Amino acid sequence: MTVAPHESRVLIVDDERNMCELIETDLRLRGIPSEWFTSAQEAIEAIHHQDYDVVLTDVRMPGTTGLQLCQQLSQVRPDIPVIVMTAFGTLETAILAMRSGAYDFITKPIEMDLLSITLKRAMEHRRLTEQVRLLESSQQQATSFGEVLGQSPAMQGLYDQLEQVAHSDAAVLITGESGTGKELVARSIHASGRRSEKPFVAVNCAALTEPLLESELFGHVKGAFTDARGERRGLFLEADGGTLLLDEMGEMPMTMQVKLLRALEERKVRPVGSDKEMRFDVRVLTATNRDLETAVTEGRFREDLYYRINVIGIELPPLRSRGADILRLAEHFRDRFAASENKPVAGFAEGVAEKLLSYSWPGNVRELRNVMERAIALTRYDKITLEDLPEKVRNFQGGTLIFGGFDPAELVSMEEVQRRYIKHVMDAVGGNQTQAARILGLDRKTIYRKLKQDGE
Ligand SMILES: Nc1ncnc2c1ncn2[C@@H]1O[C@H](COP(=O)(O)OP(=O)(O)OP(=O)(O)O)[C@@H](O)[C@H]1O
Repeated sequence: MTVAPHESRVLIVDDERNMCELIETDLRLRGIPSEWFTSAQEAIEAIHHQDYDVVLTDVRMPGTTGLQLCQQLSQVRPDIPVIVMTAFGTLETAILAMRSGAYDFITKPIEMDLLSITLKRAMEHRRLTEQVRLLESSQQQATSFGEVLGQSPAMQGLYDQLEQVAHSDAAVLITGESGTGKELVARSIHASGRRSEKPFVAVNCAALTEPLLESELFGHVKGAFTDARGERRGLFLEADGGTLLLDEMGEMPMTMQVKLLRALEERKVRPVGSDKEMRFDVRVLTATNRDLETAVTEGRFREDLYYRINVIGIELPPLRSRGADILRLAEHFRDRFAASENKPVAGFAEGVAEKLLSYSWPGNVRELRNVMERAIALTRYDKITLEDLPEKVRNFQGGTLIFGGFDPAELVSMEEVQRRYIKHVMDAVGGNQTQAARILGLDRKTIYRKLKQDGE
């Protein structure tokens, strides 16, 4: 019964020695180490000296019963999930067990496959709870910078950096995946610095063609081009005294990059069609989700401009690496949307936090925000429930959305796996059926039929 110190370990409590041995042997074959005791008193004694990941206990035992053990453990070690073994057909006992603080129950005779799934789920639950607790206790520092929220170590480092750059006038290049909060960070830098009373202007460089972007940034005189009926000041002049955010900078055409570099070096713009240059006083922030360094190496982005805009670089971490921030942000958005929708929703039902923590959030904080907005709109209770989460979050399993969870009730048929995988591939290729057909090795008609069959 000796096991390595960090392995997940199960503590079995049953007054029938044979039963203990049977379960221990079966679990060992499945790679799950365990120890057993034939009385609750001995088990409690052992828990004082030893850490266990999950307790599996029988109900009816001489002396302290399984339910009493549940109650005692929920007082002294609420972090250890307890699974109670109840006799088949005794639903009342199962209910009592749950009320006594059990995490789950399983009926006798024990079905070993089901037991191992239940144990793994409890261990995963404990691991996640522990992760959240550790993260929370290690983060007693700043919880926000302006409107940028988060306490994870990744965000703490960022706040120190933001504090410093807010008080300077240096050009800052903000990078990070889409939805990580680049624009919000830019607004917060502006709001915390000496320019906060002056305008903050943002422009999306990917949304405009080159001539339009030029006149948007630098302005134009009347009649400068066909549609130029009046004069326009341009965003550099509109932001005068304040901050200009050039968003999606990686998409800026090369010829525009030359013009921008000149304007930044001379601190002057020449409106389209004019021969007069106008001086501006603007702090320039840029944001991109592209790797500009590679773009420079590949000749798609001017090196001189890159150094000009990247005096200070700030990289925003993806949400999936922010640990317990996921829950804090989820609570923040839940409360905000509950207030704006006037719905008295104030919590998360069992299992929701785990799903939020395990999902990979490819769309980062924006995706989390949208998920919470949708959940508030859908929920019929005073809590957000699992049903209020989108399928991709609910069914997410270690990088795939295809299978159900460990709960047998969530496991799905082969046909459903196929349907989900087709849908997953379709989502991944943005609905492009030709590309999906190539990946799946199916013709487009089959894809269409399979999705349609299931009401998609
Ligand atoms: N740390 C944060 N705290 C609170 N809200 C956040 C945080 N990060 C992002 N958000 C919110 O998430 C949404 C997306 O943020 P934002 O638009 O700034 O992302 P982005 O990185 O600029 O995205 P994109 O690259 O797609 O332009 C916004 O509603 C923003 O308010």
